Amino acid sequence: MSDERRGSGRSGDRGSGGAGRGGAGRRSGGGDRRRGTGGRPRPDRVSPARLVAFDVLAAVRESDAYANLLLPSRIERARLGAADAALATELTYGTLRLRGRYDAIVELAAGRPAGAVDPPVLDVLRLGAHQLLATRVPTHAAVNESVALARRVAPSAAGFVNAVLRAISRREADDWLDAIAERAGSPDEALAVVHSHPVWVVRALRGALEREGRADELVALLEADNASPRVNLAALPGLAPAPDDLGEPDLFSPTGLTAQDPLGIVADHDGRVRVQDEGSQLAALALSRVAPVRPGERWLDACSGPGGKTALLAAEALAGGATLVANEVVPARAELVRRAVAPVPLEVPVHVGDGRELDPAVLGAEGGFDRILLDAPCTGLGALRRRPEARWRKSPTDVAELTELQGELADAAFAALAPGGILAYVTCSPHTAETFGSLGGALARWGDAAEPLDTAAVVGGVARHPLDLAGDGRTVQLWPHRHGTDAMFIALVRKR
Ligand SMILES: C[S@@+](CC[C@H](N)C(=O)[O-])C[C@H]1O[C@@H](n2cnc3c(N)ncnc32)[C@H](O)[C@@H]1O
Repeated sequence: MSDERRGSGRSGDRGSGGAGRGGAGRRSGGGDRRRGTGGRPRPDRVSPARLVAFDVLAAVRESDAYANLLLPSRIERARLGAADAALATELTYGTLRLRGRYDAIVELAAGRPAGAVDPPVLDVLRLGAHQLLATRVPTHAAVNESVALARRVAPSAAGFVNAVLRAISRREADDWLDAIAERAGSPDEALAVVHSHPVWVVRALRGALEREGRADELVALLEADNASPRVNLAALPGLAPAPDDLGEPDLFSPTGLTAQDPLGIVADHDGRVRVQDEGSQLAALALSRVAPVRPGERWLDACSGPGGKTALLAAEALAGGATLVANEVVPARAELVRRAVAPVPLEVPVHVGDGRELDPAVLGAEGGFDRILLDAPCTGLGALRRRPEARWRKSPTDVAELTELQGELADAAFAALAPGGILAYVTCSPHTAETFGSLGGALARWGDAAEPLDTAAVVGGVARHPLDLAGDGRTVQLWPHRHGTDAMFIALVRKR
């Protein structure tokens, strides 16, 4: 079988190694000892980690919950220890990410379309398939616990679950990948089922890579989307210890690092060390470091919630003597921005308003802003590894709606710049409609008033090591598989 498919199997294994290695059997034993059964698993017992995972899958399915927000509270409520929490996380995220692959496998094993299986039963099967094909959970534990789970949530389907999972367990993961690829209607559909992305997303990602002449990186990108991202930190410059003093400095971001106990470090630094993707840091720093800061400069973060980049900009503004205002349309997200900037000893007013109606005078910058960050609302196709269910919730219709909004926000931000001011247009999507499409449309409208800057030179100057970038330098596209960051798109434009 092709390397790409074997590779995808390995990426599942990589993600699951930590959780799976502890062994569900061992964890079950611990649970059984607590229950005084002498370590022998009861046939109807479901481990707390699997119950938590199923619970989150059900909430994602039934009420559009976000797994990354819900899971921590469910883990806490179930009082899971570290090993069980790791297992619950792996089962939840892995199952959500690889849902498309598992549905195709279940269809073959069950001999019926996934859509014809009751949704809770399908979730049990997806969870079971993930344990069988992408973790080190022993086959008997994966099957028995799944059947026990089915008895709880859909008793009449327990026999069906048993039969389907036993069928799945009889073939290796690579054999299943061959089988679902062979059944696909086209090469794109084969990539989509094997790597568990919707077909339209596969095509959009290929389009973005083709623009760079790097279409051959598509499989690496799809695999990177299915791997768990590292927890990356930002140490606010001037307010927190330097990255080298806290852990392993990031390869590119001068404010970024990774560490053995990232959350412990965050807890110890009162909001001055934050969890933040390395690409997001580079996007904020591209604007704050595009030119030396003149004291008194006025900066705006136009779409700021939840405030990750605002906090970094605030630290940079403080160091350079600039002022910073934040804007956000969703009141609850504006509140998150207030919390994000609170540790920075700089007054950052956070306005709740539509970024399409920016009025510099109302925002305290008569005459316009000197620097504006427009981190535009987007499909988020560049952060799929971080938001496991997101790929199944988006559709091409979202792209059309968002590009219209992006164009309007870009026009309003450009109008709010002072002469000579600089706009950073940023998306966490590499979809060419949201990057070159939205930006290109705006540049055409702005005509000679806009001067695209050498963004690659700016980001290259900020980065600690050289970045492998494609294109003419006016824009920067970062990639999970190439840079280890979210797929952030950054373009700097000066108003003449
Ligand atoms: C990509 S996020 C920004 C992320 C942020 N820069 C950070 O690093 O934490 C885009 C934000 O734009 C907000 N938004 C969407 N439509 C908007 C509008 N019309 N005006 C202002 N903000 C908007 C969303 O609520 C969301 O919080």
